[in-house]
Amino acid sequence: MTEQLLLQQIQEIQPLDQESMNQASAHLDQLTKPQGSLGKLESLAIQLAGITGTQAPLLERRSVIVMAADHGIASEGVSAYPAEVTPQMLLNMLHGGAAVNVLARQASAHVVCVDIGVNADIEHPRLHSRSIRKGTANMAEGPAMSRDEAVRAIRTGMEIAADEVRRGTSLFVTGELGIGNTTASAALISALTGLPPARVVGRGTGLDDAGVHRKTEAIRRSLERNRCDATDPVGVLAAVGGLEIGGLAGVILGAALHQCPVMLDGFISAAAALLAVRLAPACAAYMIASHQSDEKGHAAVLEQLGLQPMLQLDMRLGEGTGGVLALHLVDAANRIMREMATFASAGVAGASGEVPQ
Ligand SMILES: O=C(O)c1ccc[n+]([C@@H]2O[C@H](COP(=O)([O-])O)[C@@H](O)[C@H]2O)c1
Ligand SMILES: Cc1cc2nc[nH]c2cc1C
Repeated sequence: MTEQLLLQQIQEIQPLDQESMNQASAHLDQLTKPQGSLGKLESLAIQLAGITGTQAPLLERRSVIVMAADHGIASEGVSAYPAEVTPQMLLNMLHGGAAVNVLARQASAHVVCVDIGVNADIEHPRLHSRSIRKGTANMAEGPAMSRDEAVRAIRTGMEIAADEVRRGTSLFVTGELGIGNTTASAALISALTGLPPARVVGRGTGLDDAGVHRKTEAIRRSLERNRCDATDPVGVLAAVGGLEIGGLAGVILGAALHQCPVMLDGFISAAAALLAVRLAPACAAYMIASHQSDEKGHAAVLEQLGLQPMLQLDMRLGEGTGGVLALHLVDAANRIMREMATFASAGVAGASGEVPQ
């Protein structure tokens, strides 16, 4: 698929079903509670109805797509951990031992691991081997990847989403793994929004102050070296992005094309979401922000996306952990829609003092 075809395809993302949203809203107002008192659970229930065209959709198969890739910029000392951790953690995840596996089991979610650009040869029967290249190049010295590779990363994510929909997935969670990817995410966000690097640079896996300074300088050099055009999101991804960021943007676009909600995890997922929105603004309506990561800059990106996080747990792990945790809130919203009594059925007086018939 060429870049032009891809861009055409994603313009077909549909707006939400307003009629279903009105119905969900009216139903919520009949339930035995003061109007609006369930707060964000109510807006979530309304959004889910608008996305799926169904009141309280079942959303039985939920998949967290973990895109894993390496980053050339890691050689600049921008992470608290060595690059070898990416393949090692990917194997851990394939064996079910990572935090996301534990939280996914608790939330009955399915973990899909994708090698979209890890700098190692990993074989495992459950691994989706879709490597585009073995990690990006060092973006401080030139573009992270070619334009063609950037398009292929996005397309790979869209294909994985389509495959998962065929397997019955009706809700997606974004997850990722990649030493150095908070640097690439910060650079991409800075290039797309014009926010200065210092506003979006954080400690990642746990850098000290000197490390944060090194990281900020590496981003400044990368942006200077690549001279990105904010109106060309694919160009920005190629220049200062990451393969997993492109892949996740593809998952988000694919989910929206198939009218599935997509639960965003932390900072890297937000960078991917920003990229997806710049490519096809209609996909924003399908996004749910699970949590606000402790990574500095996440709040600023969520604001740019117009999203309010459901949770704030001081988490900064990635993998899809925050996204999977917030699935319990999706289940809660759906149970409210299905199981709560109405003022009429329970014989409870409304604000007017009357019990509705
Ligand atoms: O999701 C987040 O908000 C988040 C914040 C900080 C770190 N991470 C994870 O940590 C890795 C990137 O951190 P770093 O310091 O190597 O750039 C990568 O594997 C991410 O999944 C994730
Ligand atoms: C151990 C470890 C686990 C991770 N999971 C996601 N990013 C990670 C980074 C590190 C270092």
